[in-house]
Amino acid sequence: MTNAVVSYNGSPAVRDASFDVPVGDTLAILGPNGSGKSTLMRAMLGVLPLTRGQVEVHGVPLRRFRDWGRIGYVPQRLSAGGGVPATVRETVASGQVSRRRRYYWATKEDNAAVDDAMAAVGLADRARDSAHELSGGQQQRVLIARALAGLADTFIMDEPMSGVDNENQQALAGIIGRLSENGATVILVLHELGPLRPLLRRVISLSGGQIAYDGPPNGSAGDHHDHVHPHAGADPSMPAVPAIEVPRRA
Ligand SMILES: Nc1ncnc2c1ncn2[C@@H]1O[C@H](COP(=O)(O)OP(=O)(O)OP(=O)(O)O)[C@@H](O)[C@H]1O
Repeated sequence: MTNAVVSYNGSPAVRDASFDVPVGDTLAILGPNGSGKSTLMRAMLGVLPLTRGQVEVHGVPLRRFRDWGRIGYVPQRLSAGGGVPATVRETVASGQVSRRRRYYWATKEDNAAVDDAMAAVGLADRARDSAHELSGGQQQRVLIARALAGLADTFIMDEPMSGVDNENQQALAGIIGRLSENGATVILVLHELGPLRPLLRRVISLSGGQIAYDGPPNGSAGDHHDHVHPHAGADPSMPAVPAIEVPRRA
């Protein structure tokens, strides 16, 4: 992103933001309410137009980027989905739809990839449950699995810890840590670093729509409680060995 300005009704919410995210980086975009985090994230995803500046995704100008299967966007909750009840498995499998050729049934490999993705986030035993009845943290795990099933290598997560209980925070932090260890590019939008702090090599702090800090997490703001240790392996439902395979691309 280079010199990006994003405005609502002529008033800028992101001002002159420039940063690069190298492949394999794990970073947080941090800032208080209204500082422009969501606006920045939506501009990166091409949902909001830029008033000025440029966005490139994996080296391709946004408007020419087509490989959206690489990008796993993980919102805080599953959307209501028009009232169609979907199981965990169906939701995870939906991550493959854009990759599959139309009118073809899922192959054995497709089904195995869905199983692997559910196992990777510790939800294999919930395959037949309704995804909407899961807790917020579990829904995010479903959404991470959906992105994995679609062979995403880049994960953009919106406040993954907000409204998530302690146990699920640990599970989520463990999964995010594994994505990171396995070469994924991970961008987290956060209010505060909290339990994700040990996973981060870099923090971009926003203030009033401007990048106020871009560097290692040491000494940056928003760094309150560090009481969850994602590598402690405290969640017995999580497999002990890293089971997340992130596709590598040239
Ligand atoms: N749809 C909109 N129309 C007009 N102004 C908006 C809109 N969305 C956000 N804004 C304004 O843009 C600024 C940045 O908002 P943004 O939602 O990006 O901040 P944020 O850091 O993500 O905050 P939060 O943590 O509350 O989500 C704020 O002043 C906000 O009021």
